[in-house]
Amino acid sequence: MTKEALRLHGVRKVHGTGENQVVALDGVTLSLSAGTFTAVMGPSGSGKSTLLQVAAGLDRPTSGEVFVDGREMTGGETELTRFRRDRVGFVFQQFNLIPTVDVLANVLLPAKLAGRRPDTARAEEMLGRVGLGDRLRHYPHELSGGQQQRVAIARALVTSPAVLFADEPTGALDTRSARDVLALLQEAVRVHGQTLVMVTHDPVAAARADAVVFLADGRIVGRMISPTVDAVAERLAHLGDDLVRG
Ligand SMILES: Nc1ncnc2c1ncn2[C@@H]1O[C@H](COP(=O)(O)OP(=O)(O)OP(=O)(O)O)[C@@H](O)[C@H]1O
Repeated sequence: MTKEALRLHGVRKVHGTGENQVVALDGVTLSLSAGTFTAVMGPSGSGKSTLLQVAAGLDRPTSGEVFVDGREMTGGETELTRFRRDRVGFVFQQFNLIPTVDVLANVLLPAKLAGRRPDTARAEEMLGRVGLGDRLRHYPHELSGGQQQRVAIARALVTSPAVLFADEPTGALDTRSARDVLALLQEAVRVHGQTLVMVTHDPVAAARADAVVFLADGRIVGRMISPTVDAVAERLAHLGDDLVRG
């Protein structure tokens, strides 16, 4: 039996209060097996980023349950922070590296924040894996966007998270860097058994996943196994039709 890495059950997320309320997630139920690569797609404002933030414990659901690696994500802020540090990795579109410390220190940071002894050998190994073994002492501004994103991937993977979340990780990159970053993410899944959930607008990126989950108006409106670029683009183009048909 395959292990379940992520489960969302009836997750609702309402942003704002009163007249400004926006229902970003409207009852999302989802189960992902360990070692799989899932792409999340949908129109702008459909709730993709909110889904990732809530699943990763960066934000709390208004109602519903989130389980990572079989454990429910509950408790106060301290507990949630610990949960995130132990079980979840996150890669952002804008890399989010610390500009004032070097590459190696950036990758050592999660352990430091968690109060653990920094494992320099492991950090160096991860930076080697993303092809930056010779850039340990460089600062983020000395690297290209693609290289910075590779540091961010090394930082996210250094703690061996149960699930790696990536929110448009190639969105700020040129085509070639985007391809390199995608290849790395894919390798993390195929070679190292990582579970990956990635938001993307790009059918080419989504086609590298094992499955695509389509969101519209905060709901899952479709799922495609073994996606191809053409099939994903076609499905995206018709998402609006589904909504009209109900
Ligand atoms: N912090 C917030 N406060 C209020 N509303 C929010 C907040 N974050 C998101 N929303 C709203 O929730 C809905 C879903 O937003 P979300 O960012 O999850 O969509 P998305 O699919 O990731 O969009 P995009 O592709 O444009 O990034 C949108 O209507 C958005 O305006």
